[in-house]
Amino acid sequence: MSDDIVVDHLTKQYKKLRAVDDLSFSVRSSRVTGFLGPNGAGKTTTLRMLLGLVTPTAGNATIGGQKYTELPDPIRHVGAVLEASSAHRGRTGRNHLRMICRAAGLPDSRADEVLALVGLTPAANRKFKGFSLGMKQRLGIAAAMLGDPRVLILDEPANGLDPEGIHWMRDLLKAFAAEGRTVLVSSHLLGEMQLLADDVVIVAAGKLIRQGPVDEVLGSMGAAQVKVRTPQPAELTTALASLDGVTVAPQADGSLLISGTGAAAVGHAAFTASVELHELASERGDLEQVFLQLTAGMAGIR
Ligand SMILES: Nc1ncnc2c1ncn2[C@@H]1O[C@H](COP(=O)(O)OP(=O)(O)OP(=O)(O)O)[C@@H](O)[C@H]1O
Repeated sequence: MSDDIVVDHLTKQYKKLRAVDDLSFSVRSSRVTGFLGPNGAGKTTTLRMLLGLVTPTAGNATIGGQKYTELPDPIRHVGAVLEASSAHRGRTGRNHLRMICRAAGLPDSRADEVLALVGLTPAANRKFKGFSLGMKQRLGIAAAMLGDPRVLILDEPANGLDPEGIHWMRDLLKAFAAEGRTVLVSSHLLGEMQLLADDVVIVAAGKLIRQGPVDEVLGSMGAAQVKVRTPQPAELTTALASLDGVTVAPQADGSLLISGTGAAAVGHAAFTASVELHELASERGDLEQVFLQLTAGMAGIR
């Protein structure tokens, strides 16, 4: 069975505000998909509709072809963390997870397994009231993992994590996708998303702005660049001048940064012009710049 997420013409109208506006996108399994948008873009509302917590005004959202509310065993199919987890202040992390296990018909031993998975074993017997924000995030992820789900949906999971915690989460989510699972994660940390996500879905003001593999989205905006080192920069610049839409920017370190074409075309132009190359590398563009270009004027509170 497919574990793809499909959002199909989803709309949510709150009185005068259209929080989500005819939004369609899909999320594939075996990949980490970043769900990006400025504040108030409708990300949380979309995730809440996907999880059956908010009723759409129009459209559908399905996971593996079924609505969340129709899944026969949701905790084993989908794990979700919508906000830093809350638990009873006086309850330990382990007991919090064991209570969820019992409600879901899972063995108690699963609580310790997921505590280990999120690195909380040393804090298993500590009370929730003493948890830091980062520990709460880890506990939320642990709870989402209890049913060993095929699909993981996380809203801003990096909030409150320190750099080591962010690194840990990146590895965890990548490993999860590498096992063939589906990972949808919303974030406004664009640098982090560039490192983590295979695909991105960019929304603003409730509407889809762009979706696709990160490299394609960067490439389509001319954000990808080629870095070259050559002892003959003038000759290479002349050779590249004949190519449409290509710009060459000399860098302070003596290299050339070329936009508007790929490494193969630059290598070919150099070869044809008998220009010696000492370095030829594709440089990924900057997701933050592309995001700002794509959502220009659409940010802000509505
Ligand atoms: N229950 C509600 N009633 C009225 N308006 C709402 C409700 N829930 C959300 N909204 C509004 O819908 C819009 C989208 O909110 P949402 O939380 O989905 O955005 P977001 O992309 O998750 O933003 P952020 O990154 O700031 O969390 C906002 O303007 C918000 O104020």
